[in-house]
Amino acid sequence: MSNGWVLPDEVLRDAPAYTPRSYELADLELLLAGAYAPLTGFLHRADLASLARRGRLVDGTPWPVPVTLEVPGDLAAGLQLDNPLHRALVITDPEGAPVAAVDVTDAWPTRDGRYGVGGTVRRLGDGGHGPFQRLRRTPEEVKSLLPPGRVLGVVADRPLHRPQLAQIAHAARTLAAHLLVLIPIAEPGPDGLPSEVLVRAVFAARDRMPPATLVAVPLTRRGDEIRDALLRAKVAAAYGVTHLLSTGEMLSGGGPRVLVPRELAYDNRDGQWRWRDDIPPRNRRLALRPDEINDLLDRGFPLPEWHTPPAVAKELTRARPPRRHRGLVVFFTGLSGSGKSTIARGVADSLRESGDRTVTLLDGDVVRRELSKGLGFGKEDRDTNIRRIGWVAAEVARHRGMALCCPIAPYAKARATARAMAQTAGAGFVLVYINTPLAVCEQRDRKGLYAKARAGQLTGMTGIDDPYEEPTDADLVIDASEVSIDEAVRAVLDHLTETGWVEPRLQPA
Ligand SMILES: Nc1ncnc2c1ncn2[C@@H]1O[C@H](COP(=O)(O)OS(=O)(=O)O)[C@@H](OP(=O)(O)O)[C@H]1O
Ligand SMILES: Nc1ncnc2c1ncn2[C@@H]1O[C@H](COP(=O)(O)OP(=O)(O)O)[C@@H](O)[C@H]1O
Repeated sequence: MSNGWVLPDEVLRDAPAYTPRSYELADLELLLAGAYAPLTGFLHRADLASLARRGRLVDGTPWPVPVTLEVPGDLAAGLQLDNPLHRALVITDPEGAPVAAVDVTDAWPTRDGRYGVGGTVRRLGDGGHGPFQRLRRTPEEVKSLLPPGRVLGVVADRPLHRPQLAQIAHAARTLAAHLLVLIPIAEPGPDGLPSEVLVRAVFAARDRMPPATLVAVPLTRRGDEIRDALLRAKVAAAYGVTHLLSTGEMLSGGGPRVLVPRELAYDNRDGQWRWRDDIPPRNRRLALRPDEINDLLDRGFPLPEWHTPPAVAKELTRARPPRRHRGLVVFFTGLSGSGKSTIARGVADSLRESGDRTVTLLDGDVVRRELSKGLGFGKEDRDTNIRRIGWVAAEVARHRGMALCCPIAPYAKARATARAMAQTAGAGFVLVYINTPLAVCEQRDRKGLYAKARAGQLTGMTGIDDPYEEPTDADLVIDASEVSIDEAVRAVLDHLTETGWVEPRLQPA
């Protein structure tokens, strides 16, 4: 692929515009920056087939992952692939501002009426926005800043605590290398840490690092550890890394040499971090695992100084305050008439009495009137409804409020999206499945909908002729045919108290 194409402004003005999904935009940014070199655009079918078969592009270049762009079918249908003046696609960011153009030279149907498109990309506009712009340097810029000689790369997808900092210092010293820290910022980290917090936490450890250059890179994970590691190695190499410090798989193949560090432990005799087997067990403290660190933060305990530099601890504590001070989404799901609204109302009343947190009740009927007016009960509309509820709830929780939602939410994927939105907002998410049997809901039939559905006067009724995917990830399950309303409300409050989201004293006697 060559990157030298030029299109007159009129062509771009008339070209269709499209805002891709966030991971596609992240790939686009890496392509435009030259961090995916030698790739200069989204891959064609032939390259994708070759990649699936032998891990190489058609021209033999090893490449670990598909780099693809999907667009709606009608948009693809409007492109004339054999006419350079009628095959440009303008890529816009989520606010609608153009960021790039794709010279689409291949298009093929994928699924759900969508099309894959391949072709060279070119930057448009001023190169984007978002936090930490200054840190989003291109490989060329970074390489011009690096001193000659070896470059030790570290992909910091988690904050750096003392054990990691000791490993880095040891490797940099041994190799006599300059340090380049790549901070992935396209998505929350593996433990859900928002990327801006990650950047701040990594910077907070800077004075504990050897001389270093720090770069923010819109790297995403594809979910395949080895391929992800290979892609990171490729991107790191594009930034000038000669040796990559890995915490994952040992990798071979082109690119930088990968170093797998030894596990260090804290030696309480002299306060040093050294190879764990060199320390007698009684003097040894192992590094905390990410879940242990999160647990300390959730319960409001300080991160111990032997493990975490205070400046890093400060950032993490600020980003992850104790659960009782954090926003929370309590998401009830279950069949119509199962008791979601009744129980949620009881929980909301009790929390309001305590007055410690603001409470927003996103009740089904109110939501369908105010937020989702006009939506029906087909899968797409239900998913849209849940997405809207999840979005509003996440915003409430972002500002440390509590949102209680009680839609049917019959589809697991939509519920997972709501969970992800809350977590991305730095809030908690508790899924409460009210699994009252259908027979009981039907017997209650407060709105007469079940009777209508049985009589064939209403189609698409959840539980009758429309699906309800039972949650496998519920944090709490309540069968409201087995317990009273008060007991159900109490069960939710007890769960919130036990898991630290609500202070014990906040419950009514
Ligand atoms: N076809 C069909 N299926 C299920 N429910 C129906 C349907 N048509 C209308 N209703 C009434 O709408 C309420 C459910 O709306 P939700 O917004 O909770 O549904 S969803 O989450 O978007 O699936 C639900 O109210 P609740 O009983 O409060 O759950 C129903 O009374
Ligand atoms: N243990 C219980 N928990 C919740 N609701 C109950 C219970 N027992 C009886 N009910 C009644 O069942 C109905 C549940 O309706 P609602 O809360 O609107 O359900 P949903 O929001 O799931 O559609 C209400 O009329 C409520 O009074």
